[in-house]
Amino acid sequence: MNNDTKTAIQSIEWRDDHVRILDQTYLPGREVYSDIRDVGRMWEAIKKLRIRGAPAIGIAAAYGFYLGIKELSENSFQSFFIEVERVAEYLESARPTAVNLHWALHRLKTTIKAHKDKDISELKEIVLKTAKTIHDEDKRTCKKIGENGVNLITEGDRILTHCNTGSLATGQYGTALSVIFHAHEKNKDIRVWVDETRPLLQGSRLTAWELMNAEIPMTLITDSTAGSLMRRGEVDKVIVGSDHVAANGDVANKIGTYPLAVLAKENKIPFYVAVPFSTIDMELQEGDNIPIEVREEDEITRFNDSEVAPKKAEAYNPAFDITPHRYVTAFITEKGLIEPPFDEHFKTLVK
Ligand SMILES: CSC[C@H]1O[C@H](OP(=O)(O)O)[C@H](O)[C@@H]1O
Repeated sequence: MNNDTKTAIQSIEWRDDHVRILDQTYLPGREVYSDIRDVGRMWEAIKKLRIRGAPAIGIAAAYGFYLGIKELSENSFQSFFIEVERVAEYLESARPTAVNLHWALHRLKTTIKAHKDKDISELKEIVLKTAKTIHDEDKRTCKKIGENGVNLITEGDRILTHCNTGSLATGQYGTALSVIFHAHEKNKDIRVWVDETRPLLQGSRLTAWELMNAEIPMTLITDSTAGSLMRRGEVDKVIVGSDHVAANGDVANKIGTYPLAVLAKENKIPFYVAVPFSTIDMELQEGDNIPIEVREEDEITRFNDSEVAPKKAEAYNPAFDITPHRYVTAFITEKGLIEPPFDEHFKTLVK
């Protein structure tokens, strides 16, 4: 797929000495770019979903980690590494579910330890270089996910997707949306049902924006419409992303994914999860052990500064749910399609 403007959206990029993000809280109405020069601003950007989506969060955390250590003045490795751990812990506190944030920080700390004989200024440059590598790797991975998934798509497919898994959520192309971009590129005449994805509307605000930019036919629906479309035979495939996959194939993804998976199975519709292989956490045996982020109640009770519920109404706002692996038809990864039994097949693919 060529790197044309339709998929060349950069949600995040390193600019000389700082990070520039496309602040997704302003989309689709305004394209607002912010320059982030310190780890505190990056923590806030991740927490407030100015930059969001599991892979993009990992990339943002990697750059944020460099911003957090570049001014450290420790002159011994031991005291430097104590501060490094503190910066990593701070960034990890921004959002708990996306495994990419955690493995990116783990990779950077491991890299520092592997070069402990170097002087501190060299270590800092190695961290920046590694952050850029994580970013570039993600672009290649997401392109490959699209290439590996496109043959699942048949002429005229009506594909339902949830939340936003496009270039905005990754280094570029996306995961589930990468499959859709690639299928469109191959003129497969697809149409996309876009779940609005309450409460923060990543579907209506972000996925609709990306698909319309790419001139891919789409129809926006409320989350509660998906089931009846499936029952009426108007959905051919469901493709979603994921923030964390357990070693048995259980999937953590945006809240509302589990009911889609159950409805897909009930209506005999293939349900695919498109992820970088690094999202699969072989250290965590099953989905119920994945930490689920619970966000502020006012994301449900208010929207655009207006009340959509009575004052003081109690609300419960989990950002993710768990889909048991029995509802997943296959995973689409940069290593290829992975079918059940997932635990066994994951083990054969781990490096
Ligand atoms: C390509 S991963 C996208 C993944 O992240 C989203 O969560 P959030 O918008 O809260 O960062 C959602 O779970 C998507 O599937």
